[in-house]
Amino acid sequence: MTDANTPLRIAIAGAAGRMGRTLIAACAEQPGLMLTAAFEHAGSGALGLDAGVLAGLPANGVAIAGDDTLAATLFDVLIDFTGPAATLAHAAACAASGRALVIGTTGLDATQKAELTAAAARTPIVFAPNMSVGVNLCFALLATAARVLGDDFDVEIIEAHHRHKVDAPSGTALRMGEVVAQALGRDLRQCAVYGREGQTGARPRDAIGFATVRGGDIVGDHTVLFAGDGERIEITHKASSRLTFARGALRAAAWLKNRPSGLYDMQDVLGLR
Ligand SMILES: NC(=O)C1=CN([C@@H]2O[C@H](COP(=O)(O)OP(=O)(O)OC[C@H]3O[C@@H](n4cnc5c(N)ncnc54)[C@H](OP(=O)(O)O)[C@@H]3O)[C@@H](O)[C@H]2O)C=CC1
Ligand SMILES: O=C(O)C1=N[C@H](C(=O)O)C[C@H](O)C1
Repeated sequence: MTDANTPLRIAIAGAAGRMGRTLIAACAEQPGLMLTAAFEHAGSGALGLDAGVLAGLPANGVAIAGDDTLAATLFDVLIDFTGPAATLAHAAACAASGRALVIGTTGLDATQKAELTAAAARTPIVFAPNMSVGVNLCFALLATAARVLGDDFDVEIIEAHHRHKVDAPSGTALRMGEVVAQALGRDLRQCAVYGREGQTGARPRDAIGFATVRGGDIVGDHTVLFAGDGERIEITHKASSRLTFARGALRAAAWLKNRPSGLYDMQDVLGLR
């Protein structure tokens, strides 16, 4: 890692993607951070393009490289918004060289999450389904709401995202479900209901329901509905720009400087734990 006056060297994986391009732009506005590498998969049509130009900025001299060069490239923190398989490969490479990671990728299954936990024994990793301050505040609000409202209120989680999103429910919605389930002493694996159709029967009182909407360019909306007899409470977050996620990821990268190995999330970064 670097000393206080040396810029932190940032690498971005998934650089040509929606989040990758936003991260390149956000990095350019952040003092103390310097983009030194940008990766795509080895067959990507973006290889060789200038990262700044890709993000709609002036050229910055960082050419998009194949991730097969990642292990041999100089950087301090890799910020990864790709897909589960690519993220795990990148985490293994970073763990082997003790380099820190910020991971925003969602859709990892339990086995893949366990693999990430193993990598975090060798290097510091921030892994969070949502890097925005607002969503992370919502997690804290949800825990309080669930504790106060208890089992008398039915919990339903509704999320909406753009037409390109490949995983459902969103990682954020699932984390919201985990937070509520934990506060209510339930196991989300037992009580989650993912969509409903046909003769469903009455709603089990302990169910936590998920509903997914996909369409257009919706950046990311999440609502947790607590529905009781005679009143309803809704806690809603709406992201209107990916910059909110990108700025959070860069904040996490700076926070990782000189941290010991371990698996962290944005609650740690924001001091909300
Ligand atoms: N935690 C958070 O705050 C947020 C998390 N996300 C999550 O981030 C992930 C990415 O989202 P988004 O940017 O919209 O998706 P995109 O599909 O736009 O971007 C992913 C990029 O990663 C590339 N990629 C695939 N494999 C590799 C590889 N081996 N090495 C390097 N790059 C690779 C893809 O290339 P190609 O298209 O050619 O396959 C693509 O350019 C998703 O899991 C999403 O849910 C998104 C927003 C916020
Ligand atoms: O794919 C996205 O776009 C987003 N994914 C994250 C998730 O799955 O929770 C976070 C954000 O809502 C945008």
